[in-house]
Amino acid sequence: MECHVYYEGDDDPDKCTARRLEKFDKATLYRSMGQVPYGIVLNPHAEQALSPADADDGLGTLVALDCSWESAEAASFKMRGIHRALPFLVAANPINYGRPFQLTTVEALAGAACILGDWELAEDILEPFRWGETFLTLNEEPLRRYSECADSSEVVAVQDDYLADEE
Ligand SMILES: C[S@@+](CC[C@H](N)C(=O)[O-])C[C@H]1O[C@@H](n2cnc3c(N)ncnc32)[C@H](O)[C@@H]1O
Repeated sequence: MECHVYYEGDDDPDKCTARRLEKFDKATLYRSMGQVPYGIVLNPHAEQALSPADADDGLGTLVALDCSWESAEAASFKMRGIHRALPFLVAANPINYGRPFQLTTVEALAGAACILGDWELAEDILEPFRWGETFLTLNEEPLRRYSECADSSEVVAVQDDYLADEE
């Protein structure tokens, strides 16, 4: 599986996880939307949750949009592919630690890789980040459970357990 990122460039470059992924040769960044390959587009506004059933349709390609959360509105996700939202997972990065759903680009790519069964890729891309391993530790149980689901509706049912705990 490969990681691709449309890079908007409107976020703090020093904290940008996509730039760090590029620096360590773990993802390809694109400044032009037309160049982004077809794949599974990680889109928090998507109607359907990512599940292992998507593995074959994504052609081995994960796509994220790296931009500030202010500009991550639904209309910004114009990349070609299958748009999927990630189910309940919590951030491990110091800015949003413990917060669900609002993940950094690398956390989103790593979470998606685990759900699709590629744990090795997840460990590899998180490696350049001090808090990378913590993301997998914090989310170990939900990620394992999501990766055992047959489809999106099962993923949503598992997610409901974690949302109920949050209330
Ligand atoms: C809005 S950007 C913020 C990037 C941040 N500036 C960084 O340095 O990583 C995060 C991207 O990760 C993906 N992402 C994050 N949380 C997600 C979720 N809950 N569902 C789907 N994709 C998500 C999306 O592609 C989103 O645009």
